[in-house]
Amino acid sequence: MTKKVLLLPGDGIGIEIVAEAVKVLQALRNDYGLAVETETALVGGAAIDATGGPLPEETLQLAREADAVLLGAVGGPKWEPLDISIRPEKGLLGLRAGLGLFANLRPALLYPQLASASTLRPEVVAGLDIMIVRELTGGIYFGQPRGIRTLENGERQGFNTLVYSESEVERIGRAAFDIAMKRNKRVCSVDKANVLECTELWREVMIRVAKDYPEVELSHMYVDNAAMQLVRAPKQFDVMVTTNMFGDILSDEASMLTGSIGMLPSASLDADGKGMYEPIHGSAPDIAGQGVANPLATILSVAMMLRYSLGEEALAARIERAVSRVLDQGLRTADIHTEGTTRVGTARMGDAVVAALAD
Ligand SMILES: NC(=O)c1ccc[n+]([C@@H]2O[C@H](COP(=O)([O-])OP(=O)(O)OC[C@H]3O[C@@H](n4cnc5c(N)ncnc54)[C@H](O)[C@@H]3O)[C@@H](O)[C@H]2O)c1
Ligand SMILES: CC(C)[C@H](C(=O)O)[C@@H](O)C(=O)O
Ligand SMILES: [Mg+2]
Repeated sequence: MTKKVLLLPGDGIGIEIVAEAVKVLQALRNDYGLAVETETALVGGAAIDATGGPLPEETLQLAREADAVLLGAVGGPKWEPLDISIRPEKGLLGLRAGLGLFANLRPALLYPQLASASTLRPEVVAGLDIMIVRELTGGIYFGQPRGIRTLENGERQGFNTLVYSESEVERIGRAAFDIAMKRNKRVCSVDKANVLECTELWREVMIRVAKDYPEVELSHMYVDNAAMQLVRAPKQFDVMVTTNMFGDILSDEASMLTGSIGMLPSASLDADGKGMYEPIHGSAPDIAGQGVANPLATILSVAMMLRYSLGEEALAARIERAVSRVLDQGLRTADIHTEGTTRVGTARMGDAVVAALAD
């Protein structure tokens, strides 16, 4: 049966990189028998400009009906003056919450060809393969109360609430342990249990969940140490599971171990494996419109979509092989360019991946 994929290019480089991912999807449809049809809708700043809000009801409805969603990125300076409650980023958060996408998988995998593109020494990152499992629909991103209030003395005070219920921790814990069972059977839960009660409970629940996975080794690390260890000796990690905000920060950090934030894809999944797929980076206003953005994180997100939501493991692997192949050919966008390699723009990189699908 033909599967439906909703495309949400969004803003800035989102438009340029999704265009390259679509080329790959089309090639898989035309030449490799992928039964898929796509539809495009508005989210983020593009939706604000067209409809007045970052997540039109129609977009959410189309996302619910689709088998999978591919998102580019949202946001940009144009919409920063708006109230935070109606900014482009709210569209993305609304999709995650509205679709129940609580498990965000962010694989930090180093393609060996890029060992010298990382800012860390090649021997520190060679062979790196970490899966960051980020809780995505709870924590301080969604906790109530939140806002900016005026105190009696006239001073304004900003406040947000970090909150996790046991069931929220348990389900992301299970997601992480299930993934670890298919990998090297090690889970490191990252928290701040020495200071925050909320993550003291997080740790307690992780220990409880671990009892159902006797083969998996659970360790705990405070987030400040984890940030340091990721740079000191990143290969010590297999699966890292953490809160919404810590996962946001640590995944951007981990992306640089792989050469560039332009290399890191993600899958955001609900309880049934339905998902939204997106690069972890943003709309990159500093390079938007120049045709220089790296489309590989988005193309690799398509691979994750084929694997996790469309049941097409062989085609997912075909995309990943094609990415490796173009790196073998020495093609590099500016963010991963090093001496002796060929610098190419967004479209040429996308075309090269399409051509390499045949290999
Ligand atoms: N998922 C999302 O939609 C998402 C994620 C992060 C940030 N944002 C939004 O994006 C806007 C810009 O945020 P930011 O600048 O903090 O983060 P960013 O990820 O957009 O950019 C950070 C830096 O990385 C570079 N970069 C990012 N993606 C790249 C790519 N594919 N190829 C080459 N270089 C790349 C950018 O040029 C920039 O120098 C903000 O509005 C923010 O809220 C959206
Ligand atoms: C744009 C923003 C809401 C988003 C987040 O913080 O989750 C982004 O940084 C990400 O990593 O997907
Ligand atoms: Mg982020």
